[in-house]
Amino acid sequence: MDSQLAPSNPPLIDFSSENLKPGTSIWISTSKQVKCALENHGIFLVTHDKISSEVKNGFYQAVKEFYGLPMEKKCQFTSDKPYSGYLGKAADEFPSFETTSIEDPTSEEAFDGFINLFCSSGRKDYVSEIMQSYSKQVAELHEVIIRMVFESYGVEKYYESFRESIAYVCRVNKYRAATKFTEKYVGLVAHTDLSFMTILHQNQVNGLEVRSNDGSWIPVDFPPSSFAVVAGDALMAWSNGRIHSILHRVMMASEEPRYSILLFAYKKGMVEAPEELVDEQHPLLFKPFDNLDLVSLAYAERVIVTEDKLKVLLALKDAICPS
Ligand SMILES: O=C(O)CCC(=O)C(=O)O
Ligand SMILES: [Fe+2]
Repeated sequence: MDSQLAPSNPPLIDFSSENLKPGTSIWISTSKQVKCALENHGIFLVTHDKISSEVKNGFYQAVKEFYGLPMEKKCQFTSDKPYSGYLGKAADEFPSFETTSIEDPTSEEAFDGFINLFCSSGRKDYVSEIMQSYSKQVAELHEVIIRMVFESYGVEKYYESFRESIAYVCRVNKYRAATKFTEKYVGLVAHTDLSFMTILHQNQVNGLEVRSNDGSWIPVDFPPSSFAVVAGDALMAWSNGRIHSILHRVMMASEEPRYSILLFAYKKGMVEAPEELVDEQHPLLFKPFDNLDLVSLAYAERVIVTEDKLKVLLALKDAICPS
């Protein structure tokens, strides 16, 4: 049974048991909850207390220090990928929303360029270890959940090669505090993620909202030590529409700034539904596409669409480079 926080809050699934190992009864029952939550809600919350407070707090401390830098310094954190580096609004000295993406965050030197901008040399190794450790542990959580999804659809034989082709991207977001003048403002406009799956953690400040099937917006209430697992467009395509990517946005009402840390799992190369998930009742919904190419296209073309982003992008891709 899913344990619910409030009638409309996303289901909360417990991942903290030491006995959660493939093949055990707890693994099988948790997998059922995962599949059910993804198919019915496109999002669920996870209690997962294995990542220490030192690691989580250390990560947030680093993010706060980075965002406290002057704009011209933050803008020095760049990448050759359009979706990576500091993506704050350079034109605006005090943007409401700032975001920074770091590629391949589980690798040794992933955070060096980010950390070098604000950290004294004596602390660098420690901060780098904290950020990498967080990313590795959340990547492991991704892999457990993705394995459960593959097993639940009876296509576990494809899991290992899929796992090897995951590209992780870490994103850290800052939302300026609401003031008594702005009260509640849109921190991040409604969108779906192009990832296969996204795992999100926030500081204690709420703000994430998801759109329910009846069109209303539901604020997500995060219990302490919880993460949100969000179904992305690539999972929608892979599952041949059995799972829908969830529309979400951030509304800021807090007088404290909000920080969030996200780990996006993309698929390197082509995303396509396994043949086992395509039949007469379930005709193929999406042509195979390159997940990261589509992310680049979305940024390069500044595609800001709310509904059916995946379809819009695939149509745009066909229009730009007919195959
Ligand atoms: O900060 C959040 O809670 C959500 C951020 C988000 O949806 C995104 O960066 O794609
Ligand atoms: Fe998102």
